[in-house]
Amino acid sequence: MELAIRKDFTGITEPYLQIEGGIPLQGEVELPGAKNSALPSIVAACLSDEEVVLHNVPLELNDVKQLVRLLNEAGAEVKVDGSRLVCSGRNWSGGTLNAELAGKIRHSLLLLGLSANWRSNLFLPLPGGCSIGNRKHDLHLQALQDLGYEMEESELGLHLKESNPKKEVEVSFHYPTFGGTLNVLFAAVRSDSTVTLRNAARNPEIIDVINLLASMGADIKWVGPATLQITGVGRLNAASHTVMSDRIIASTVISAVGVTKGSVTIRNATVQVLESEVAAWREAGLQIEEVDNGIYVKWVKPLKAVSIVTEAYPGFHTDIQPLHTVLMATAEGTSTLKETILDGRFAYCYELNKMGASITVADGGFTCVNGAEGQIAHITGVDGLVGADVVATDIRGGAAVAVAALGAEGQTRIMNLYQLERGYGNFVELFSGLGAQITRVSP
Ligand SMILES: CC(=O)N[C@H]1[C@@H](OP(=O)(O)OP(=O)(O)OC[C@H]2O[C@@H](n3ccc(=O)[nH]c3=O)[C@H](O)[C@@H]2O)O[C@H](CO)[C@@H](O)[C@@H]1O
Ligand SMILES: C=C(OP(=O)(O)O)C(=O)O
Repeated sequence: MELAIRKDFTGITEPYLQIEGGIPLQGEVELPGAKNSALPSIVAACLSDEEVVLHNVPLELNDVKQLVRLLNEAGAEVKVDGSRLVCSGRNWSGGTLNAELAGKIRHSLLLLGLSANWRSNLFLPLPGGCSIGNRKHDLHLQALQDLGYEMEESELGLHLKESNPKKEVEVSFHYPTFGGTLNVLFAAVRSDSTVTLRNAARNPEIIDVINLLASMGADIKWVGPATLQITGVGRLNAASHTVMSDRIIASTVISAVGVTKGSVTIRNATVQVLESEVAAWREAGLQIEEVDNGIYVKWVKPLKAVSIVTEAYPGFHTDIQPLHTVLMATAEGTSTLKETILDGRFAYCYELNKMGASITVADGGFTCVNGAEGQIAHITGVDGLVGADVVATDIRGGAAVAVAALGAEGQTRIMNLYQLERGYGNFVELFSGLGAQITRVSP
């Protein structure tokens, strides 16, 4: 369930971002915990009937708040305790989930794996998340059925029925789905089964969740480069885990340094989880170095065009492509960006064009992993961007226009902030700490 997107500021009553661009960012920032690790970690923590304590959860994020409400309404006990989140699934009841909450976040899908773990019925109204293409769930369904769970799908949602999983199972994905990998892990870790999962997603956020599950006593092994073996254990114990830091926010800062011609040290960051992306940005001309517990990034010369293709990890991350587009919007030359994962991920390009960018988006003549026609963006670098009134189309599209605004001449106003704030809890604090003139205006 997506919120309707407003198109202009007339009579606006909702908060918006106002940015005066053109200030080179300088200084040091510390990354918060990663949304895309925190959300599955919270669900993973509810696989135990003991208390699992999570540190470094970005508690201020809209998506985290929605997920916590959704879990608590279905019987889990997830409580904020200072900066920690204390979780237990001991009273999980499943049942019919709140459609409004489930429809706002993509990771409500993971409650299928959680409910399978507790052998309870679950009716999951259709999940939401960013509107960036056809976000299918057929692989989740097929995998849970392969594991022995009875599933039904209707126009309204997905129904997991109480059932007994099979003892020895092999699941194979044609594409390493992020959420699908997590659902298999969650359904299998505490069952009586041994599950071999082929073509599992290997994103750093998945590794972080596997580390959490291992600390809870789960038996999960990599038995091939992309093959997981999960041997169910009867019980998962109490544990304490620190969520990894947010590599997409690190990328957002790097992109902002590039467009503002600044220099920033990003603490709690590592290039190891951003190898494809950092390789492209170094090739474009940005100076990016590893320093003690962080990354130092500096604009040293005009950037040149570098074309990229998004791919499953360790390829160039689809969530980071909008931040590359912004860098390319003022680079010398023309670059192409081929988006192979999601078919509708270029809506933000039209917003960047309102700021003077020169981007065309065309059918690419290839099929995305979800079976839809894929698109390619052609980006011709311009001398500079100018402020405009724009919309945050989705989380990363919102980040892209905000980063563009930091480098643009004049004032930009960004509405539909709800989307940006699903993934960035402290956008204003993050960038004003680096010298940006940025305000969240509440009319
Ligand atoms: C909260 C979170 O961490 N979300 C991330 C996760 O989403 P999400 O878990 O939705 O991503 P997936 O890896 O599952 O999906 C990627 C592609 O596979 C397709 N697919 C997926 C499942 C399925 O059953 N059938 C199918 O065809 C999807 O339609 C999409 O085109 O990974 C995406 C791809 O890296 C990121 O953009 C999201 O930020
Ligand atoms: C697409 C994203 O998230 P979600 O899957 O939660 O919509 C994202 O984090 O960029």
